[in-house]
Amino acid sequence: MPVSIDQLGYKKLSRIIFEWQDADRASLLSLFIVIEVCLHWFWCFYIWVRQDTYGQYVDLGLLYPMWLCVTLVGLFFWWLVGHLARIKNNDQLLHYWQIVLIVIYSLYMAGIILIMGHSSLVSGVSLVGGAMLGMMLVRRSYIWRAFLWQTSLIVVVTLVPYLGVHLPNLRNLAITSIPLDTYSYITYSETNTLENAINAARVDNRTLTWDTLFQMRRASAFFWRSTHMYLALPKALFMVYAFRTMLLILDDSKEEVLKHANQDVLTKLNNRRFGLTQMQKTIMATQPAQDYSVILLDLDWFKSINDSYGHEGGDHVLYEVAQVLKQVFNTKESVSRYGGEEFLIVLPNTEHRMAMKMAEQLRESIAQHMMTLDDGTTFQITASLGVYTLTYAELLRIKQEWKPTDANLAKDNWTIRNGGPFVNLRAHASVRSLQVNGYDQTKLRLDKRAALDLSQQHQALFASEICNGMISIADKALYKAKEHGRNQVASANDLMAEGIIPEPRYGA
Ligand SMILES: Nc1nc2c(ncn2[C@@H]2O[C@H](COP(=O)(O)OP(=O)(O)OP(=O)(O)O)[C@@H](O)[C@H]2O)c(=O)[nH]1
Repeated sequence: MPVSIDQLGYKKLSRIIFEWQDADRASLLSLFIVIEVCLHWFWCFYIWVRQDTYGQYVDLGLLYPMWLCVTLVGLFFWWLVGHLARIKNNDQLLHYWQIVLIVIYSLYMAGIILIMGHSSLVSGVSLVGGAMLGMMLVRRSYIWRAFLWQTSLIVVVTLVPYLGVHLPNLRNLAITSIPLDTYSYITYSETNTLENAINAARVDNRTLTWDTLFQMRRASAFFWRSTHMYLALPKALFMVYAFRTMLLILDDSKEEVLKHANQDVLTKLNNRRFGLTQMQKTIMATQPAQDYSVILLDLDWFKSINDSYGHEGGDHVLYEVAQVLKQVFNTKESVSRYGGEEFLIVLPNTEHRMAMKMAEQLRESIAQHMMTLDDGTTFQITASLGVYTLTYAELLRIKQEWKPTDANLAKDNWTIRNGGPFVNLRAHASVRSLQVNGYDQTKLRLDKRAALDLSQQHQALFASEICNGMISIADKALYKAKEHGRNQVASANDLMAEGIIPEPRYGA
């Protein structure tokens, strides 16, 4: 399981780690623990070397057994690194060793926190960092339980001195009892030194200054704080790295989910839902003097393509047509697969003449495109298209005259992003009353929020209605194109002007 430095980018590293077997991941966790234990070992070593200076802050009598324990634990986890990697596919054995790893590490950390003197920094970082690391690398249910047990153990270890139980710690912290005294950072040795200093001052008839006392206290506090800082640093760094990795992975998967939710699997174009949503958004953003066009395209005699070349051949044709559509329009948002062999192209800010030209160009491109199947068979197909353009003036008129119909209110599911069923209910009631009574707010006791939701709902309902209406008109034109022999473009606007297809009615 080698990980080189150039694999430390979050994507590569996380992919590598998650592709590993469970045994290798548990082995990596063991390696992390070895690194942490080594840090504790070197700390003991450093204090031993500099005992002349630090001996006054540390209970050396306790340092040696602790050092021995740290060494044994380090050796155990070092052995475990190799052992876990060797277990490989033996799941039962792996679960057993995972539990051993977690239990020993939890007890070890609780012991270190106890002996180092219940520092909130070490215990906090250790708990959270250990849990985060563990959850990435071994069975999460084990880690969660271990986290709860370790938390309880640390709380017990922290509280028992207040109950009069003296637990060993390197700092020999002063025992206190709540609520009168607070837990003291001044060690016993410091307290003794203080007592001696006070007695000496009494004998010499001198005044003991506060400065002397503070200097003594500061020296000790600084030493212990920096100790905790260095011991907690590797885990703190890991925590930030892991958090960043998780967020980036989350961003990636969100993007992936959205892509799949919006994309048609076969053609890789936008799917119908996304196409309609985009159309609704863009139509509501139409600016004065901008016309809005839609093209509905349906492949001709597609059933016979399926009959001749099989369903797979038909699928291939749909994919190739999608490529032609992409080449002609070159914009991701405007083209979607509307149905089986039907495609929707939305053209905001496009006047009718231009839309007809684009539709004609598309028809030609499809007709000229040579379809090639996997077995080398080649053939050509054609498409029929219906084009409809809604002018801004028309859109404005419809908007002004539009009223939500009861049928539409019932059809709409009234999804309110942040509101619950109660808000929904009020919104419903108010829309109905809006039609009948106008904005009778006192009668309906609408609060501000419901009123806001209501107007958003109105907009969504209007957008949905106008889009469906436009597509339906384009579909009528498409039907006429089919009727007149296929492989042609029909203008819904022209057909309406000639009275061949009826004028649409919105919200009627
Ligand atoms: N291969 C394949 N066929 C599909 C897919 N979706 C729909 N179809 C087929 O498309 C055919 C559509 O046929 P029809 O609606 O009768 O129309 P057509 O044969 O294209 O004839 P016209 O539209 O009148 O020119 C049906 O046979 C469907 O089974 C798909 O995703 N893949």
